[in-house]
Amino acid sequence: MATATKTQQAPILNTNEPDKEETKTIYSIEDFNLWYGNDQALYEVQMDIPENRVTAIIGPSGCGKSTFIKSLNRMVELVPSVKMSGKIQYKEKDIFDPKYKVEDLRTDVGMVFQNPNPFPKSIYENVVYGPKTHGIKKKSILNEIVEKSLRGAALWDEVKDRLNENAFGLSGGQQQRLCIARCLAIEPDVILMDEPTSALDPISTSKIEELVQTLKKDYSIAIVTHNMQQAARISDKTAFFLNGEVIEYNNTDNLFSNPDDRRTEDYITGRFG
Ligand SMILES: Nc1ncnc2c1ncn2[C@@H]1O[C@H](COP(=O)(O)OP(=O)(O)OP(=O)(O)O)[C@@H](O)[C@H]1O
Repeated sequence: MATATKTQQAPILNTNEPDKEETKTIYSIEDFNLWYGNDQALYEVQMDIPENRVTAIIGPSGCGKSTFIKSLNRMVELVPSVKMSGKIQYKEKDIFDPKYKVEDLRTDVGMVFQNPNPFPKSIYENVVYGPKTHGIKKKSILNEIVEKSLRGAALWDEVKDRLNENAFGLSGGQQQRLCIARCLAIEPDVILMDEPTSALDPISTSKIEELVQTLKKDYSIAIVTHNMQQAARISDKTAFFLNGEVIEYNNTDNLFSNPDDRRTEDYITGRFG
């Protein structure tokens, strides 16, 4: 007699070492609400983001992940109808304080987007774009920045002999690492990543995942991802968003192995989303 077998979900494994050290908080978010016109997209968000760690933001489509991450460097305000209330502190500075210039915030906090978006310029010019905007002109310094940033983004060896070629000649995965290099060139402390691998093949994805693990030694990283295995593989903390609320925020291994909230459990076991 045939025995019925239950379809089993692959277990989500977190291979990160448990966080034993005390970490500093780089972002502190309190009672943060955001509206697009009259539609509220974020509700009473309360979260501390740790320094030199990877924090994943997960949740179903439309739950406010991108809105949240774009609030952290005030990019969300490019939408004219946006209104906000509550507090976001970056290194104990109020990011909405008029004395803290948005340009300075965005120098401290770089961003990498879903689709690789290099400028239609050479690889070299892509990397030096930010530093040049900040007034750095000396060729020897720019050369150093290019090498350091491309090495930091694990791209140097692949492109060092064709720095003057157009960035559009690179593969999608290389273009995304170039965008990371462009971000590193402005020497941020934080890197925000909005689904950085969703347009990439599995090999390019795993390169970016490895890179994220390396980068956290020097940077604090917040990453939006639809891919729960990815969140489990690369993050130290995970926040689960649903309908604009943070339902659960915990160490990644706890959140995936022993969620506190039924809705988190339903989401990570694939019952919805
Ligand atoms: N520019 C905008 N104008 C008006 N409403 C917006 C705008 N951007 C997002 N929204 C709304 O805010 C809510 C949250 O959207 P957001 O893009 O932050 O979600 P998300 O979790 O990142 O979704 P996805 O996973 O599909 O990218 C949604 O209801 C969305 O329709």
